[in-house]
Amino acid sequence: MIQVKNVYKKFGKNQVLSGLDLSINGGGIFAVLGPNGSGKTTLIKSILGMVIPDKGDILVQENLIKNKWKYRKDINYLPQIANFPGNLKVKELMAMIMDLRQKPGDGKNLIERFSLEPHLHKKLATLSGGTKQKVNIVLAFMFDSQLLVLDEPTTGLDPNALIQLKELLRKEKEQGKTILITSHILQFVEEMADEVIYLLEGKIYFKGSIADLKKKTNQDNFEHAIAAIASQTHD
Ligand SMILES: Nc1ncnc2c1ncn2[C@@H]1O[C@H](COP(=O)(O)OP(=O)(O)OP(=O)(O)O)[C@@H](O)[C@H]1O
Repeated sequence: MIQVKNVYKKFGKNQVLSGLDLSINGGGIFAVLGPNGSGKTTLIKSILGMVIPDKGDILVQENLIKNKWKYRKDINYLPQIANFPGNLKVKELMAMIMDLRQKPGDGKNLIERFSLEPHLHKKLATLSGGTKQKVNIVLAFMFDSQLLVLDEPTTGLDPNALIQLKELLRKEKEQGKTILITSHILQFVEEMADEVIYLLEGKIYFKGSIADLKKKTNQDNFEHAIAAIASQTHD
C-alpha cells in the first residue's frame, strides 16, 4: 500500500527526515508516534504529496508519486488543522468538497452519527473547536477510499464523539482499509492500533505491535514503553 524508501527532508538547516524507510502492506490501523517535532506530519504530508522530499522515493499503491497528483483523490485525509473558509456554511463546505473530490460520497449517516444537523446552516467561523473537528471527520470519512490518513483525529472531541470515531475506524478496518493515524493520546492508540510506528531522529525507530514494543523496552505498560524509548535514546 505505502512504501517510503530512503526519504530525506530538510527545512532550512532542520533535517527532519533522514533516510526514512517504511513499508505498510495490507489493511489495519497504523499509529505514527514520536515526540513533538519528530516529523510525523512531515512524513504524512510527504505520502500525500504535500511535502516534496529532498531525496528518496515514495510509492502509494505500487506507483511512484513523484510529480503526480491524481492518486490523492483516492486518499481520505484529515488534516491536523483544517483551515476552511470561515464564512462558508457547513452544508456549503460539504457540497464543495464533494465537487472537488469528483467521487461519490455519502455524508448523511455521518452527519447523524455526529449530531451535526443543527449546525449544517451555520458558518464555520461560528462553530466550536470540537464541532469543527466533527465536520472535519465527516469530510474525511464520507468517501470510500482504501487509504485513510488522519492527523490527530481525536482533537477536541467529547467522549460521545470519540466513541463514534472509534466505531467508524473499526468499521473501516473491517473492510480491509489501511488507516494511518497520528495521535498523542496513548489510550486511544493502545485501544485502536494494530501497529505503532515510532519516529525518532528522522527515522523509524520501531515498527510493530504494542506487545512487541513492550517486550523490546521491557515494560508492561504502553505509556512506560514509550517513555523508555525516549530515555534509552538519551543515554
Ligand atoms: N513548512 C515548514 N517549514 C519549516 N519548518 C517546518 C515546516 N513543516 C515542519 N517544519 C519543522 O519540521 C519539524 C517536524 O515538524 P512536524 O510537524 O512534521 O512534527 P510532528 O512530529 O508532526 O510534531 P507534533 O507532534 O508537534 O505535531 C519541526 O521542527 C517543524 O518546525
